[in-house]
Amino acid sequence: MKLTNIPAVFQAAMPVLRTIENAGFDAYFVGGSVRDVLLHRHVHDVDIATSAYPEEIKELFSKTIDTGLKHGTVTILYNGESYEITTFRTESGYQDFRRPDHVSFVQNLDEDLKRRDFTINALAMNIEGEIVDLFDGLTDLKKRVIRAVGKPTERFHEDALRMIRAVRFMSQLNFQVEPQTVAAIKANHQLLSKISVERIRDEFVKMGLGPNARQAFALFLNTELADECPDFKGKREQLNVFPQLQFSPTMETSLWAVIVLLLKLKDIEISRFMRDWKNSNAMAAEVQAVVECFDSISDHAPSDYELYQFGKTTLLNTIDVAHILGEPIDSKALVDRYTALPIKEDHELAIDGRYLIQAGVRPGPRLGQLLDIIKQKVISGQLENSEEAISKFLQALIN
Ligand SMILES: Nc1ccn([C@@H]2O[C@H](COP(=O)(O)OP(=O)(O)OP(=O)(O)O)[C@@H](O)[C@H]2O)c(=O)n1
Ligand SMILES: [Mg+2]
Repeated sequence: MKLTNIPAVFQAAMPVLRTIENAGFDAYFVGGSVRDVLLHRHVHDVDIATSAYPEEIKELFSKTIDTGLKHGTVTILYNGESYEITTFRTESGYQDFRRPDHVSFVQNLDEDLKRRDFTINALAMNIEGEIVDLFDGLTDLKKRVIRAVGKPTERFHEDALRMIRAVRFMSQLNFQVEPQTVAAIKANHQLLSKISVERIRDEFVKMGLGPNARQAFALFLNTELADECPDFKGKREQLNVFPQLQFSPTMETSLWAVIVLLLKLKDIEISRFMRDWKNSNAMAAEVQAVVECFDSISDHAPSDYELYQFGKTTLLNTIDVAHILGEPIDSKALVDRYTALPIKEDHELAIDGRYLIQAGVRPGPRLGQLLDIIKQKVISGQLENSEEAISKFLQALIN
């Protein structure tokens, strides 16, 4: 098969391929970019595989970065774009179920494609736009199927992360996982425990945010991959709700907040869970805020001061989470009320701590309390946000 309409991202990289070929080596576009162009999806990065060794590539281009020399990868900068160029390689000969420390370089593309994870990811394209398809990846693309290259168990033993990549692609691409590949995941799910949480998390988030997330999540549970993930073991009943949600999350904060709410985690358990998944402190704090906001909104109509304390981002994220969970809340009323608040941030208050000191309040805890009282009165509409009104109120309060 030959691609006739070669998209601009590939056109831009053609001179790179030509330079390598003119030096007497083979070079192909490989991996996700070839898959995505055939699916008419946005192509984000164009990877190149070659028979040249990294040192040979470095001689051909003036700007190069040693991004993964021992894995055979050099990044080159060309015309303002960066390209990862990797020497044909195979990953056999190691048994720790993770990416190998050392790889063996091979002389031809076929050997390189054989060690790739799925048939749809084992396609290559040459400079003419001709597709190299050794494992019927084109048929699988058409049938919308994720199928391991060769024997699935061998592929998963090479890199156990591939098992969760299968459900991730199922979600992102809206594909089905082929039965033998599913069976091999079920049989080997325990190998996932060998993989670092960071790598699992990245795939899990991509799965959770894909358009087919709910169906993929069901397979993630059924294959027992979930049992190898932090804090998910024994939580089947709670997690089973995910595939039945009204909508799939589209924001990472919402994904984690939904999971935390399904698991019914509270306070310290939330921070522990977020830490177990190696999430950033910022993400953990956001999720904690959304869960608190959700609990309060589903319990009672929040006061103006509560709305102020949640803040706009948390409020909007919480509305998103409520929508996903099918929790009936009047989001329009909440947003309207938030929009109508007299102030949205502390600095919008007509007075500050310094003003209070000048008015005779001594620095200390009392000053903070007074500021809070004033802020609450202003936010609830009982006190006008002006220096004059606040000054009058203050005099009455102090005297
Ligand atoms: N565990 C892995 C990871 C990657 N690959 C191969 O390396 C390519 C590039 O990997 P990566 O960028 O992680 O995935 P993509 O398929 O490009 O998907 P994405 O669009 O998310 O980058 C894959 O297509 C696949 O051929 C693999 O065989 N096994
Ligand atoms: Mg990629």
